[in-house]
Amino acid sequence: MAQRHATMGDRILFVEDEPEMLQFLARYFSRRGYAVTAAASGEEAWRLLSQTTYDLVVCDQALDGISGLDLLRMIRETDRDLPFIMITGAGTIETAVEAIKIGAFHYVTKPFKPGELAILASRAVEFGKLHRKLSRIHADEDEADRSIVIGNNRRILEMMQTIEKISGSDAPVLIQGETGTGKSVFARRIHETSRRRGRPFVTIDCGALPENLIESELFGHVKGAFTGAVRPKRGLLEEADGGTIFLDEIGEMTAATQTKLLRALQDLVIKPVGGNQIVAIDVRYISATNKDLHQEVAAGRFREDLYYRLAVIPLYLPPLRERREDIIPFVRNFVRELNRRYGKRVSKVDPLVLQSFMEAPWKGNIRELKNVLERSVLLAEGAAITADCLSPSPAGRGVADRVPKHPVSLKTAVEAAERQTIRSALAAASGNRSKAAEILGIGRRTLYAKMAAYGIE
Ligand SMILES: Nc1ncnc2c1ncn2[C@@H]1O[C@H](COP(=O)(O)OP(=O)(O)OP(=O)(O)O)[C@@H](O)[C@H]1O
Repeated sequence: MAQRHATMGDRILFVEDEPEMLQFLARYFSRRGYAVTAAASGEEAWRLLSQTTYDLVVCDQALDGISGLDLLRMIRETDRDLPFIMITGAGTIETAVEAIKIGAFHYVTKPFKPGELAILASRAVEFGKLHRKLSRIHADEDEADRSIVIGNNRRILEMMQTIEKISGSDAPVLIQGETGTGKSVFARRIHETSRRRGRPFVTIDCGALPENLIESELFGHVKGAFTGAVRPKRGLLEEADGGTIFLDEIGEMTAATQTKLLRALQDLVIKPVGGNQIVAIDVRYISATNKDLHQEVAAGRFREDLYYRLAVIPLYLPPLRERREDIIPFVRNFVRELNRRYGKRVSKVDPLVLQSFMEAPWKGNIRELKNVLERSVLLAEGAAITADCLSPSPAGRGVADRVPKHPVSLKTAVEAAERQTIRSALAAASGNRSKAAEILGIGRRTLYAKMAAYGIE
């Protein structure tokens, strides 16, 4: 079998208490392009492991003090992916089996040929890299899953049900909603819950590019298609082949590009700018806009046929001021995320600040709330976000101005928040009190009692 060469500089940590053996291994593997570090004991190896990242550990089992098996166990407590090869003495097969059980990549038994260890080492390094990559992908997915807030708003919950229902289909989705309401977040969620998950998710911001560029970005171009097209370029629709294209700000697309896009949707092929050849594409379309696209159609600014093609599943993300019951879940989630990011320990929000959050208009929606919180968490001196943390931010100033100047009691603040939440729930349930009670997670009678107490009709 041909021996694969190490990528220059892959790092191996050798742990061996026989100096001659250690020297020999270090020289042999250095010559093969590895960056080698030698440790004469388990203790030294453990110290080195806390300082540097390695691609492989090759360790003798029979060490005084921390043994090879001990070291492997210690590594596995924090790192599941670092490949580990155990060197065992003759007649110690139980140790080798134990090492594999704990998570060693492989073992070699003394005396061994260095070439044999080199092949194993090369495979172990490749294996470790692949594992690290997979762990990173899973970590990213977990992170993405954790950070999306669904909340209690009826319209959002219904939307989640729709997303679930269409997870097996390729139906085009149009997401409408004001800026900052989470259209991109939900576009990705739709892709991640679809059968195209794991395939490309490609975004194009149709509002950010001039007309001549957007066509070549979307459909690609051939060499010489226009001045400056010195090389052929694959379009984003082709990049998204097998996956999803997310057409953000679709309402900004010009008439000429709309026509081309309609053809791509109908015929499932595209023609790069300046070319004659057509290219078949298999793409799922998700579009988003903060305009009322139906109105754009009525005004003659958006093609009706394209609108119907794109809006097979229309979704609407309500503005934050119409889903105030979700403000607290958002605050909780963002503060947790920001604590992690900035190493802070914010655990409370002053009731007055929370009250102002519950009443603010949030024109920039969730993005604005997130920005206000980012500054507040950064400026918070203790464990609480207070009005002082809001003032320096332009976005926060609007909110800060709403914080009552005179301290009010906790009871007053809680009541104000409760009143506002009940109002929002009733609005979300179109006045239906049973539904509103359900959204709020309280009984109908409790809702009636609270409405009477707060003078809500
Ligand atoms: N449900 C949610 N859970 C967690 N974070 C969210 C949620 N919705 C939106 N956000 C956050 O709010 C910010 C704005 O969201 P996003 O970019 O998806 O909005 P948008 O509607 O696409 O805005 P625009 O129209 O300006 O492009 C982002 O930082 C996003 O992470």
